Parts: sequence; structure tokens; C-alpha cells
Amino acid sequence: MPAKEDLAIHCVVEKIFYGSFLAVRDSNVPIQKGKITGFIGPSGCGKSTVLRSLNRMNDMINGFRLEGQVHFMGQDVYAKQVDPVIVRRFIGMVFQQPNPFSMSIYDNVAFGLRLNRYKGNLDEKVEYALRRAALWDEVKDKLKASGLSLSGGQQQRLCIARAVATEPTVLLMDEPCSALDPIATRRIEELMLELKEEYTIAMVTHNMQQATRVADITAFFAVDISKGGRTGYLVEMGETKQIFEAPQEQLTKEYIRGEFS
Ligand SMILES: Nc1ncnc2c1ncn2[C@@H]1O[C@H](COP(=O)(O)OP(=O)(O)OP(=O)(O)O)[C@@H](O)[C@H]1O
Repeated sequence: MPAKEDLAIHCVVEKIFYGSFLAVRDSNVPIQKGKITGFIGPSGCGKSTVLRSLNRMNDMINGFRLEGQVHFMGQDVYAKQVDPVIVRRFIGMVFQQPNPFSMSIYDNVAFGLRLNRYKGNLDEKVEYALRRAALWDEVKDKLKASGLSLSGGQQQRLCIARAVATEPTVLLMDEPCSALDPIATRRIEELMLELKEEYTIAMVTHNMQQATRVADITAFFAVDISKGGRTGYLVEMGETKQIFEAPQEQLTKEYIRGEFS
């Protein structure tokens, strides 16, 4: 277990429910500062559920209930007085499908800044965010064009620019490349490696090669069907190299060898 001061987020899931359905149990998921943590595991093991719990993205889902704690920089994210909008300002999110708003490239990036009543120079901030997302050179002459006019890979980088514009501390990425071709995927992976110099990243990926290319730390989840349900849980978590080359758990070994999916 890493030292407390090295953690950006400390997430201890006892149980997560959707209504009466127990989706995830017993998962202690520390997210280390300045690293990329990858969540891997078979479909339905709760990777997205846990990721989305980190910035209260699941709050909008009817019946969602977390038993456990999520601490961000030592603060309880689920404390009564905490505004989830503020949580998401510090823990940003990039989704599976690029989802630029139906507005100009510029306005997409400025959106969160305006929402937060940013008082500084908006043009400079938009340029900074687009540069951070490695998109500036491709769009600097068409900032007024619709975000939807960009290619899929560019749209995803626009979403990353939108997320980094408000300078979050952590970026959550839920299969950010799954809708992209291999070249656009590589571009996003390179970008993630650049971004981790400034941000802590946690990502869900279906692609084990991607986890080995990008993640410093890997968390492997599986589904427990022993009690007649389908409940996800964390099997093991560690340095990516250790998880892939010397996993501690038999289940991890079998998953990595492709013996189940
Ligand atoms: N909004 C929801 N309402 C009810 N059940 C849900 C909801 N979202 C997810 N679930 C259930 O919770 C469990 C975990 O789902 P989750 O999407 O977190 O898994 P995952 O590991 O990310 O899966 P995948 O790899 O297929 O995306 C699944 O059984 C799923 O059906």
C-alpha cells in the first residue's frame, strides 16, 4: 500500500449498489499522484462503476449507492457539504465516445471556464488547453468551426482540452480510445504519457496492450458469481510490470493469459 501522501485519491469500496443489485464489493483502490492507473478486467466487473465513483459521476444514476469512502487529497468526496460540481472541477472526466458539445471548438474548451466564472484571459487559457491536448496546431486557424466537424481522434483530444482547461488535478478516462482507430489511439496514448507529468490519471481499458503501454499501475477486477449474483471486486493491484509478468493471483494469471474474457 503506497504512503498516504503519495495518493491523489484513496477509494475504499465496501459495496456499490444499483438499486438492490450489488455491483461491486471489497475494492481498495489507491490512485497514486502523478501516475497512470489502469483498470482492467472482464465485462461487468465494475471498472466503470468504480472509476465514475471517484468524482461522483454516478450520483446522477437512480438507485446508485456507495458504501465506503473516497478521499481526494485527504477530503471526503461524499461528505454532505461537498458540491459534486466542485469535485468534478478537480477530478475531470473523458468518456468512451468523444462527446464535444454542439458549439465551436473555442466554446467547447471555454465552456468549463465560463461555468466557473474564470476571470483571466480566456483566449490564452483556451490556447493553453488546446496545446496541452496536442490539438492547437490542427485547429488554431478554425477555432470558430464546430467541434463536431473534427475527426474522432481530434474530437477526443478536444474533450481532453475541455477537461484540462479548468486545470483539474486528476483526469478519469473511461476507455478513451475504444471508438478510435489505431493511429488516433496511439496519439491519445502519447498524450496521456505527456499529461501525467502534470496530472494524475486513472483509466479504464479493455485493451491489455494499452495497459502495458501506458499504465504505471494496474488494477485487475473480476466478477464473483459464487453467490448467484454478478458482483465485481478488485483481485489485485500493483505495478503494471508485476501484474503482467508476475501476478500474485491465479485469476489474474488466467485473465492475462487470455483464458477468460
Ligand atoms: N446504471 C446502471 N444501472 C444498473 N446497473 C448498472 C448500471 N451501470 C452498470 N450496471 C451494472 O453494474 C455492473 C458493473 O458495470 P460496469 O459498467 O461498471 O462494468 P465494466 O467492468 O465497466 O464493464 P464493461 O467492461 O462491459 O464496460 C454490471 O453488472 C452492470 O450491468
